[in-house]
Amino acid sequence: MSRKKAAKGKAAASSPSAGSPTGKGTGKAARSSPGIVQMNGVVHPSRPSISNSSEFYDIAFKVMLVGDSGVGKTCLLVRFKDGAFLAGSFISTVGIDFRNKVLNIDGVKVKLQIWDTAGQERFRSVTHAYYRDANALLLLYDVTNKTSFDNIQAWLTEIHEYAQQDVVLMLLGNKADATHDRVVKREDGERLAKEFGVPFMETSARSGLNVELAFTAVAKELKHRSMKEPSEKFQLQEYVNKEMKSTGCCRS
Ligand SMILES: Nc1nc2c(ncn2[C@@H]2O[C@H](COP(=O)(O)OP(=O)(O)OP(=O)(O)O)[C@@H](O)[C@H]2O)c(=O)[nH]1
Ligand SMILES: [Mg+2]
Repeated sequence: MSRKKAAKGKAAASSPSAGSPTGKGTGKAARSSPGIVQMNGVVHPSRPSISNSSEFYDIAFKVMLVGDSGVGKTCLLVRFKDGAFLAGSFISTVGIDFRNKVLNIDGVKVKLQIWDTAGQERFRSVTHAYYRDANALLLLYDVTNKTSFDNIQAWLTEIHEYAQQDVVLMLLGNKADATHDRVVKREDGERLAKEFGVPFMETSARSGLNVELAFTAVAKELKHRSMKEPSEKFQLQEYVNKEMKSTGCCRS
């Protein structure tokens, strides 16, 4: 397997086709993508990556964070990428942005290009155009905000309309640390996820609970699919349950 170098920051941004509505976004995501993700997760061999980064990767995928404004998408990404929590006043994302991270999944370097979308309604048309290139979607609600939970069904409808049919999807109930403000029980999240047949877990960008696990689980699923390893059928929810139990850390 040839090993590619991970493009870094905004220069690596892959956008929907030129002239798409997303070109009107922040302008951060409108460039083409040398050596980056193909829809099946295979890196295009004929286009060398341009990078200052020393991180190499074997396969790359696009992951998109979606959900209502304020559920913690940006904080989740910052926690995963930098291991820090963005405390202080809430700065709502404008348009769409991305960060890259390379994970070692069973000896394979898997690069995730993670798109952080704006949850605000007025940016919806901007984000719609990005769905079709996404290999995985992390759909978040906020356990302290019932409306964000009630809106999950509408988000799923949107996802079915705009995303690839085989997109890897996971539901995350974020802010699990906020015990006193919690209004959505873990069981409610589990029930909804079961109803729609999507894997589920609770996370906390503040404490770091399950953040690494959420992205690793998605990366594992994508890697298994792209490497066509039917003999070792990977079950995302089973993996998540097992990992949560083995660390004993993650039930609130
Ligand atoms: N207690 C707690 N607060 C969180 C957590 N994650 C995010 N927050 C807070 O929730 C607010 C919104 O977080 P963001 O990550 O900016 O929300 P967002 O989903 O990116 O919002 P948009 O960009 O508008 O779509 C901020 O004030 C964060 O500090 C968490 O896990 N626990
Ligand atoms: Mg944001």
